[in-house]
Amino acid sequence: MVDQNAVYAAAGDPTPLPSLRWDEPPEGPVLVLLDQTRLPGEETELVCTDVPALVEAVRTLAVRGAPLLGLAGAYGVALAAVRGYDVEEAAGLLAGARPTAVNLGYGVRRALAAYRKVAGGGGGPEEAGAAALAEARELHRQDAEASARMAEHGAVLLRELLPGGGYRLLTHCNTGRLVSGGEGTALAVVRKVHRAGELRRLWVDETRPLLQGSRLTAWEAARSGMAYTLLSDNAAGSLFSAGEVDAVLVGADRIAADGSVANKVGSYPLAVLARYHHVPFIVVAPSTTVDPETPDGASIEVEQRPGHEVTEFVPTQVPGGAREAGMGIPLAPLGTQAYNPAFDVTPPELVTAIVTEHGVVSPVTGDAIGDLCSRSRQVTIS
Ligand SMILES: CSC[C@H]1O[C@H](OP(=O)(O)O)[C@H](O)[C@@H]1O
Repeated sequence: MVDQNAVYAAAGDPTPLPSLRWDEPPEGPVLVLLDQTRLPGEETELVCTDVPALVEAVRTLAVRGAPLLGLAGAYGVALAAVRGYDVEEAAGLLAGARPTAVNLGYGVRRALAAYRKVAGGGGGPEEAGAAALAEARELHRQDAEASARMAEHGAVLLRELLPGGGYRLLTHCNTGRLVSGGEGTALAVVRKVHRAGELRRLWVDETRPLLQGSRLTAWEAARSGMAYTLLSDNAAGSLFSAGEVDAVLVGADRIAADGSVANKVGSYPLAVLARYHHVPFIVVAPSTTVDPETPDGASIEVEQRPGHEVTEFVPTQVPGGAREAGMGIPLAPLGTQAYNPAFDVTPPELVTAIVTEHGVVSPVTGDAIGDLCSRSRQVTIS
């Protein structure tokens, strides 16, 4: 059996199927998603012809990751507009599909503002739809550019914090090409230092319950030819105590005005471990993830997901993941109640640095966050 990842690594890690792309077949415009619930076993594309299908894909994490959710939101508004659906209704459905990642609502607002500007100015539906699509494409370009800049800023930060290279980096969840129009956020930094020969080991948290680490980050790391090792989330502590972690790099779904960081559940315990063991805890996220309207961590709505994602294991061959209870292999007695927050919140005092496309800020100096917020590209609808 061919090890496809080894083939890609040998070819210099070409970009796999895009996480998301707009297509215009004869039967009408569609949004094509790489179905992330089917990875790593199957590279299957999901074709969305309408917004309800896209909303379902967001809810089941077939498309996921804060920056990519922003693109999905923007392209979703464009899809509704060019296909003649109710754009305002579509925008509401998309923005409400998942509550924590601020990028989703941001992407929707960007495309909706472009649509309304043309429609409100007397432009016809076709022209307004084209404006929404152009804005989605511009956001896509900006996200790819932001990813490249974050990779650069993050690599410089690591060289300042840890002179000499040979980094042993730990990451949580998935923050690579699968969440971005470019190379991602935290994993884009890892790829950058890997290509510079400075990565000694990438420790990959499996990230229960949906296993974004083992299924997605390990898949990306293998294709990139990185030296990586998978670990169960509860094994991270023993790595720190053995002195095997030089820095932690994670993404974010929402950064509040005080520097609190909402990210995949399990990030906060890593921040506590990092602080206790004097290891840098670095958050990498585009400025579209910074939300000046959210004052602090307590104000961030943390998505609570269905308990069956904890009590059952769903093989990746199940399209759309574990849509409902009973689809998986029981991991607990029938009827077991489960607590399943999708995210947790790390307070600013545990965050060493936040890397965005604009540079690096340290949340402990509030003015730096203030500066970051002021530069955050939030869009308000008039
Ligand atoms: C850099 S955005 C990736 C971010 O999104 C993930 O959440 P989910 O897989 O539920 O979309 C996780 O929080 C990652 O850090």
